Amino acid sequence: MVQPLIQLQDVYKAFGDNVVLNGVSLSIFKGEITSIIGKSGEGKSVLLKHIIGLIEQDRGTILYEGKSISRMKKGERNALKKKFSYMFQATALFDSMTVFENIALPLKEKTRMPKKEIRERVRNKMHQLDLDDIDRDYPSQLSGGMKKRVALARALVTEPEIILFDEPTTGLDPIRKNAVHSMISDYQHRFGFTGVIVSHEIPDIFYISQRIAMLDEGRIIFEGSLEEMQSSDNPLIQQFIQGQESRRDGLTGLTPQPQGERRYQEEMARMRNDNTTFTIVILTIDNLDMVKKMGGYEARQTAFKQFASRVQQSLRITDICSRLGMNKILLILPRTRKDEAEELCRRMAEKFRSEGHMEIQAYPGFCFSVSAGMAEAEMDKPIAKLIAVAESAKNIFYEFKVC
Ligand SMILES: Nc1ncnc2c1ncn2[C@@H]1O[C@H](COP(=O)(O)OP(=O)(O)OP(=O)(O)O)[C@@H](O)[C@H]1O
Repeated sequence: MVQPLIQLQDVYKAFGDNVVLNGVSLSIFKGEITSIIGKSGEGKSVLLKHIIGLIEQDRGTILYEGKSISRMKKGERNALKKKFSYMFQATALFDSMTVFENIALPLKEKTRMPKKEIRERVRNKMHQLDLDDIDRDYPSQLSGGMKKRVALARALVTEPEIILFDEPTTGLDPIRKNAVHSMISDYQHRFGFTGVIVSHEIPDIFYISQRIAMLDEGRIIFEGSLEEMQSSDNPLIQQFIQGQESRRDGLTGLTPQPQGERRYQEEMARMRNDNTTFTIVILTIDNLDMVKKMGGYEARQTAFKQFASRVQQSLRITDICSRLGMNKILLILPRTRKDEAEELCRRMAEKFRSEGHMEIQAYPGFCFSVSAGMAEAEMDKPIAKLIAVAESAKNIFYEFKVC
């Protein structure tokens, strides 16, 4: 069994009569993003503040690599603190400092890095987060999305091992929200930090999390992967999932991934009972990273949204169109054989081509390309396995040169 990087054991915290954490036990694993979800006011921020040591528990233990943090010597605790970074709910940028100074602050406070190196590090982070040319601006001059990105740059600038995010996308529109999620996810893949995110952005947050923990009435009532959450028989979890059924994916307006997977189970049941077949199609935008390189993170989200909306408009009313991860769409086509699905995709691609370009004309010569993989259902084959079959048979579906 892998040892958790951080482990909360029976943590209890009350403010006067208000018991907020009532025996929280939670494991956070190295290199993963864990999302903490739960109703408003349940104590998610308080829990996060315990992890970083901003609030001390009344009872219980918090372990780092198996060692109790409260038993650590001062020097050891200080060294540990340097491994953490925290992105606050309300960005907490200093209005009297420029963007550059805000981002440079943790380096000045936590390290002895020479000025020249600080300058290079800050410029580099700003570039990676689409923040070039605003180093001399003040936070009050920035849009909400930019402020979040500056806060993200500040959280990342020390290249911390563990980053805690408290509602990193509150108040943003879906495109900017997804741009921030996508930045967090990209960074996590590149640098492998351990992330803990408190968020209301369900289901969007699921796309970037490896683990989900649900806080309810002062305790963690579930922790595990998204798949485990969906198959949990805990009535509170089921209630929560059903409560999310009617929600659309924030970015694309499509059925969110968890519901898409539920619909797959329903089609499988129909196959068993009525002896019908169905086919799944995975549409992957192959060059979203290129869109990002040319137009930034928000352009990438816009391109995905536009493509998803085109796909949805071209489908039959019974077809299921759901978002799958950061750059994929899953179609479930009931009562459809694989050859019929191929024909449907061919017609869809033709229609897109005849309709003209995606609205990303700002980048001449850009080629927008999507590939499609499909697989016909087999009795009782789990969705992950059928997706793998579909992906292994991927072909160019649609290529469009923006001139
Ligand atoms: N420093 C504090 N002193 C007293 N009470 C506090 C303190 N911090 C938080 N609380 C209380 O703890 C409870 C949980 O607050 P918290 O902000 O952690 O909830 P949350 O789940 O993050 O909510 P939201 O999702 O709305 O941000 C609230 O009742 C809040 O008033």
